[in-house]
Amino acid sequence: MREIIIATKNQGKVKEFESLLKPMGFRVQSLLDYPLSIDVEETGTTFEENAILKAEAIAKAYNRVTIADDSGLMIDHLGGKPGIYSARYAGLDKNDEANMEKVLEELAAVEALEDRSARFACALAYSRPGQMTKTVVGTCEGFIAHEPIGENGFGYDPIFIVRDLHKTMAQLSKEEKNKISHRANALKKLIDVITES
Ligand SMILES: O=c1[nH]c(=O)c2ncn([C@@H]3O[C@H](COP(=O)(O)OP(=O)(O)OP(=O)(O)O)[C@@H](O)[C@H]3O)c2[nH]1
Ligand SMILES: [Mg+2]
Repeated sequence: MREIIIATKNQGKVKEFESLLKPMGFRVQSLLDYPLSIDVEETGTTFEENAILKAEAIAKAYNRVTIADDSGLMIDHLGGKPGIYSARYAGLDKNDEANMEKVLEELAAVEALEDRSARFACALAYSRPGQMTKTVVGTCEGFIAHEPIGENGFGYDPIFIVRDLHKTMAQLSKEEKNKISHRANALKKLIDVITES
């Protein structure tokens, strides 16, 4: 069975990667299985740069095939913010509730849904020890809701209305989110890259 480390400490991401990759025959581990693992600083200026930093550091440290995910929410009215700062938007403690509240406050004066357009982006970096790292990006288009709706998912899911479904990400089942999410779209591209190599 092919083993892969997902270079993340984000439980929400881990669950999604497990349900996407296990059916394809991968044995998935994450940094949550390595509690003492190194902390890779996200010093890049793009999702891709940060994904590469995380993937290469972990591939080297564990000498294992590694995928890293750097992702976030880009809101048009805010000039693309929170972007690469999505996890730490309202502070370094990475509080999902506080992050959503900050976004809703910043958009409080913007009534019309079409003026609240946004997209999720996910960059994945695939690193094998001693080989060139490969990257892909997936996106998912939508709008920022006026209040949180739904219980599923993580992060900003309760305030992200998926454009083509007219529901928030948090109203979707795990299976539904995994068909249309930025992460699922990026992973589809990555599987093509992996199977070509
Ligand atoms: O509602 C959401 N649904 C998603 O599907 C999603 N994907 C990403 N995000 C947000 O973007 C940050 C990533 O930042 P990020 O890539 O640095 O990850 P992180 O710091 O949480 O963990 P790590 O992978 O770096 O260990 C996350 O924390 C979330 O706030 C999402 N929000
Ligand atoms: Mg991070």
